[in-house]
Order: sequence, then C-alpha cells, then structure tokens
Amino acid sequence: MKISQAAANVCTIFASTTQKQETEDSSDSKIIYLKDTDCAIKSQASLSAFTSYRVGGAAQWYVAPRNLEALQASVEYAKEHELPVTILGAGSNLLVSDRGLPGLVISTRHLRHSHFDPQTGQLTVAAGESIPTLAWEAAKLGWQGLEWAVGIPGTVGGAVVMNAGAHNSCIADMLVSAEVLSPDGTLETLTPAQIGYSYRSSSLQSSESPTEKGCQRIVTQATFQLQPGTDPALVLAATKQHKQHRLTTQPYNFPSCGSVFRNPTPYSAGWLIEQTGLKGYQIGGAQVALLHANFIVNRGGAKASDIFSLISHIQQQVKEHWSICLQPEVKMIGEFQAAG
Ligand SMILES: Cc1cc2nc3c(=O)[nH]c(=O)nc-3n(C[C@H](O)[C@H](O)[C@H](O)COP(=O)(O)OP(=O)(O)OC[C@H]3O[C@@H](n4cnc5c(N)ncnc54)[C@H](O)[C@@H]3O)c2cc1C
Ligand SMILES: NC(=O)C1=CN([C@@H]2O[C@H](COP(=O)(O)OP(=O)(O)OC[C@H]3O[C@@H](n4cnc5c(N)ncnc54)[C@H](OP(=O)(O)O)[C@@H]3O)[C@@H](O)[C@H]2O)C=CC1
Ligand SMILES: C=C(O[C@H]1[C@H](O)[C@@H](CO)O[C@H](OP(=O)(O)OP(=O)(O)OC[C@H]2O[C@@H](n3ccc(=O)[nH]c3=O)[C@H](O)[C@@H]2O)[C@@H]1NC(C)=O)C(=O)O
Repeated sequence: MKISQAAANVCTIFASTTQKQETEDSSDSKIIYLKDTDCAIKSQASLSAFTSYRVGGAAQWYVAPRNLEALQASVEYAKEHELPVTILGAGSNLLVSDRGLPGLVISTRHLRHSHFDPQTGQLTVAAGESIPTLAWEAAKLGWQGLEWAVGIPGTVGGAVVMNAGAHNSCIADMLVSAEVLSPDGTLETLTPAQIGYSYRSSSLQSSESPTEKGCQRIVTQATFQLQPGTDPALVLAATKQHKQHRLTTQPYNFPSCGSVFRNPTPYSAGWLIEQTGLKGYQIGGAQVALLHANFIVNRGGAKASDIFSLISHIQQQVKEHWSICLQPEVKMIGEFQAAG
C-alpha cells in the first residue's frame, strides 16, 4: 500500500500551541496535529519517561500514532520536513542521550490489536502490544510457546527487531511473518528468512544514530505460531517458573535495559564482568548490578552519560583482562561523548 493518500493528508499542518498545553508544560513545547487526524506531534517531549532506564533528553518532535494511517502520515510528515526518524517501542533496550534526539521520534506503543486464532494456533498482534502481557494471556488460554517471554518488558515491534530471547528460545523461532512499513511507504510482509535473524540481531536493526535523514523500516504487526490446547494450569506454571527464575537472577528492583552486552561465545558477559571485579562499580547514578553483572542499573539520578561512561569502562576493563571486545546489545541513540 502506498501512502500517497496519507501524504495528501499532511501537506498542511495546523493548530499550534494551545492554552491546555501551555499550562501543562512550562517549556516551549508546542503541539501540531496532522491534518484530518487527531494525531498530535509534540515538540521538545522528554523521553526519559519512555525508556526503562528513565534517562534521556527530549525529542525534537514526538508522535504516538494510534493506527496505521496515522503512522503513515507521521512518516510522511518527517519526509516532507526532512526530519530523521527514530522508532521507539517500550524503550526497554535503549539508551537515549541526555542531549535528546533530533528529528521525529515515533512511538509505536499505541498501535494495538491482538487476535488468537484457535484454528491455526497463530497469534497476530500489532507492534505496540506488550510481550509479557501476551505471554501471560497465552498461558491463561493454555497456548504454549511464549512462556520464555515473560519478564521481557518490550513491545512486539521491539522484540521482532531485537530478536528478543530467553531460556533458549527467541522470537525468530516462532515468528511466521512480520508486516513492515518501508521508507517508500509500501507495506511488506516478511518471513523470518527474509528478515535474516541471528542471536539478538536482525536486518531490521537500523543505524543507531538518528543523524541521517530518512526512516528505518517500521514493524507494524507480527504473526507468531503457538501451540493451543494444553491445560492452562501447566502453561501458567511454566510461565511463573520463568518469571521466578528471572526475579532471583536479574535485578528488577531498579531501572535497567536488561543485558547491556551480548554474550561473547563461549563466555557469558555477566561472568566476564564479575570476574573482572566490576560488580557494584558505580559512575554517578549508574551501577554494575550486584545481582547480575551484565545489568547496569540506575540507582537514582543517573544520567545517560553516566551509563555510557560505565559501558565504556566495562568494555575497556574486560578487553584489558580477557582480550575480548564486548558488543553492546543496548541501542545507544543520540550524541555521546567518548572519554578522552
Ligand atoms: C528488566 C529487563 C529485562 C530484559 N530481559 C530481556 C531478555 O531476557 N531477553 C531479551 O532479548 N531482552 C531483554 N530485555 C531487553 C528488551 O526488553 C528487549 O530488547 C525488547 O525486545 C525491546 O523492546 P522495546 O519495545 O522496548 O524496544 P525499544 O527498546 O523501544 O527499541 C529497541 C530497538 O528496536 C527498534 N524498534 C522498536 N520498535 C520498533 C518497530 N515497531 N519497528 C521498527 N523498529 C522498532 C528501536 O528503534 C530500537 O532500535 C530486557 C529489558 C529489561 C529492562
Ligand atoms: N527494571 C526495569 O527497568 C523494568 C522492569 N520492568 C518489570 O518487568 C516485569 C515484567 O513482568 P511480567 O510478569 O512479565 O509482566 P507484567 O508484570 O508487566 O504484567 C503484564 C501483564 O501480565 C499479567 N500478569 C502478570 N503476572 C501474572 C500472573 N502471575 N498471572 C497471570 N497474569 C499475570 C498482568 O495482568 P494483571 O494486571 O491483570 O494482573 C499484566 O497485565 C515487571 O515486573 C515490571 O515491573 C518493567 C520495565 C522496566
Ligand atoms: C536479559 C537478557 O537476556 C538474558 C536472558 O534473560 C537470560 C535467561 O535466558 O539469558 C541470558 O543471560 P545470561 O547469559 O547472563 O544468563 P544467566 O543464566 O543469568 O548467566 C549465565 C552464566 O553467567 C554467570 N554469571 C551471571 C551473572 C553474574 O553476575 N555472574 C556470573 O557469573 C551465571 O552464573 C551463569 O553461569 C540473556 N542475556 C544475553 C546477553 O543473552 C537480555 O537480552 O536483555
């Protein structure tokens, strides 16, 4: 589907600063509505509330479309105004610079629908649906396949892009297809083979800095193959076990992004970091978690720059001790200052 219709809808923008928003926001924020939609684009929107680390500056522009048409119109708006685009899911694998992000940040969080088809065992869901919520829903229905995904606080879109995984399972194992919106406005349905998956990686992962004009491919919905027909009590028990395992091995009590680094075969990053003596090491409000050394937690008041500096310090120390370059799993977006 081309988005020429959507383009026609956004040629003119209108309605700027409103009284309501002036009272809500002491900054110079303003709101623009895409023509013929109730979809608001907000300027200077703080991103810290939209990332699990609870850090990060403001988006130059921010929009959270509620349907495909509004998403297409948002992309077209960015194109017309030559704004770089950053896609945000639940922000649970992102480190956003304290300086914020240029261009338009599009949150997929409000793209919602889900359908469990008992005939095929397939689950078709919009990009903004929550992965852990789907895992619990599937369990309650007695559908196997998503037990491992509980505790991963991301969206469907983020999980498809990141190839989220745990307990020897991952998204690529159960994905039937993903619908993506291309920068040229066409909607395509891609198979896992077309997406090209490997450990925590896919071809849908874009360049990590929104400095270039244009837009990455956006996942709009996905279909997963599950196995219905099991006693819900059994699937719930397995799901609860996975959640419990996480609560005892991973720090859920402070903001984080989950694992900071990919595991460098045959080692685990957590083991390497602990053996390097870095557990508990702290820069500003950012700390190598005491419970799991591959987690950096925000102990309160951390800046993105603290977390970035700690990531760099860990990489440098692990390189020195083990001659291994740890590769970040977390996506660092915006400007960061490397230590001199
Ligand atoms: C406590 C905790 C535990 C975690 N445990 C795990 C774990 O066990 N396994 C695991 O794999 N991960 C884990 N994570 C990391 C994270 O939850 C996953 O990577 C998750 O899949 C990210 O989803 P998201 O919606 O938050 O994506 P975001 O963090 O918002 O985005 C991640 C990347 O995907 C892109 N993106 C997001 N949505 C779309 C879309 N619709 N279209 C195109 N691009 C998109 C973004 O631009 C960005 O590059 C954990 C995180 C936390 C905080
Ligand atoms: N450290 C960090 O930076 C972050 C951590 N988190 C944490 O990640 C975790 C994700 O946990 P997870 O359990 O996967 O999902 P959530 O706790 O997010 O729950 C998701 C949904 O699943 C349902 N649900 C939760 N537990 C059960 C259960 N035992 N039985 C049946 N239904 C259930 C809930 O329904 P209902 O409400 O109806 O019970 C809820 O709608 C949360 O503990 C959250 O606090 C999240 C973001 C960031
Ligand atoms: C949290 C994430 O994913 C997690 C996922 O939840 C879990 C559960 O399946 O397995 C991976 O962690 P992990 O490899 O660290 O798993 P764990 O079982 O906790 O640890 C592996 C090994 O390292 C050791 N370990 C871990 C942490 C630590 O501080 N010290 C240590 O020695 C453990 O004792 C264990 O022998 C994923 N991490 C990566 C980078 O692949 C994420 O990607 O964000």
